[in-house]
Amino acid sequence: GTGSAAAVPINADFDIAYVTPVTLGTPPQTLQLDFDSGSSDLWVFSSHLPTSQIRGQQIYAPNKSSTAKLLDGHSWSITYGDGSGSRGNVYTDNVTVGGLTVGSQAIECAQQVSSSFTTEDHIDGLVGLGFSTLNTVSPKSQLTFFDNAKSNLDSPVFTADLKYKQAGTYDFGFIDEAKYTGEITYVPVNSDPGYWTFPSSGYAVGSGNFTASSISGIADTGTSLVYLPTAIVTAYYRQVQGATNSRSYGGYVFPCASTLPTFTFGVGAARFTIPAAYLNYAPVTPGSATCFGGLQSSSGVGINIWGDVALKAAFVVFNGGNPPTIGWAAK
Ligand SMILES: CSC[C@H](NC(=O)[C@H](Cc1ccccc1)NC(=O)N1CCOCC1)C(=O)N[C@@H](CC1CCCCC1)[C@@H](O)C(=O)OC(C)C
Repeated sequence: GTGSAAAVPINADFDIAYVTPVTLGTPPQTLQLDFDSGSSDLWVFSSHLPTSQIRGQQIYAPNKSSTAKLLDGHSWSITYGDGSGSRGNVYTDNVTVGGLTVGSQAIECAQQVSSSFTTEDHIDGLVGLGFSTLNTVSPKSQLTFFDNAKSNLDSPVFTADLKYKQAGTYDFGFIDEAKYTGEITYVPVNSDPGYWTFPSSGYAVGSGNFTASSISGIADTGTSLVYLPTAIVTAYYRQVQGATNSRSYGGYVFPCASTLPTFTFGVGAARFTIPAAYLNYAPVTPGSATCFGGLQSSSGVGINIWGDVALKAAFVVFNGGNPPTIGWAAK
């Protein structure tokens, strides 16, 4: 089987996250979920949440689904890189994404969410697409939607075609040749940390020389920006008039009118260039003349992350075969 679903930016002014419609249970309940290759729990806003923690999100009510089954005695609790988090209990039910159905998928129902989830009314939950070793359900950890679907997929892959300020797609089980140009460059994935960890072969700032350097980082659809080693990031902002590393804004900022260089990264022999517009991420506050960069230092994060700002500059194949690999192509 295969599946194909839209990845829609949740904010009209800047790409902070993308959500995808997912139907749960019988009769179908449709929620808008954030597909996150940086985590491995499928959790949803649910009827088990105090109403004070729900502010416009769609909820999944297992007691309204004839196919829902409580996973007795199981619970989950997750904290993300940005400090947000949620916890709750677990049901299994049918889950469908873009025509692809998984029966008895673990659906982690939130009983508590952190304030940043309550205030983000466009996200009704997450679909973790990381490796199932990261799943937080206890006492028996559960498989991701992708791992459950894999045996029924034409090919054990999913692809991300994220776009700048417009809807893209997540495909499951096939590689759509119409979505990319040239060849796909595949590199090995180290899944031991539970993420899609892969080696990048180096970088260039604007039209400058390419610096060959092996950078280990993760492909993370659930992270808005790109986080790289300080040496690379300072080399980039040295080319930006008026750029400073702002403690108050928590990263590199610059005058919104500044001309930004592009940023090119290598995957094997291939080169991918992030347009300047993607790197001029957003005003620090609505209407401000100070803008926040789409490339930031990973020193505070502890891991290099190729988030949406990089992913939307390419077509990316997450190959869940044995061994796993990741493929990057121009588009
Ligand atoms: C440096 S890692 C931080 C990363 N979070 C982010 O990238 C959040 C995502 C977000 C979207 C919508 C609303 C609110 C927040 N954005 C963020 O921190 N931003 C601040 C800088 O400007 C861009 C927006 C993160 O925690 N990613 C999570 C998934 C994410 C999905 C949205 C809800 C919050 C959790 C996950 O990918 C993860 O933890 O990755 C690990 C490996 C770092």
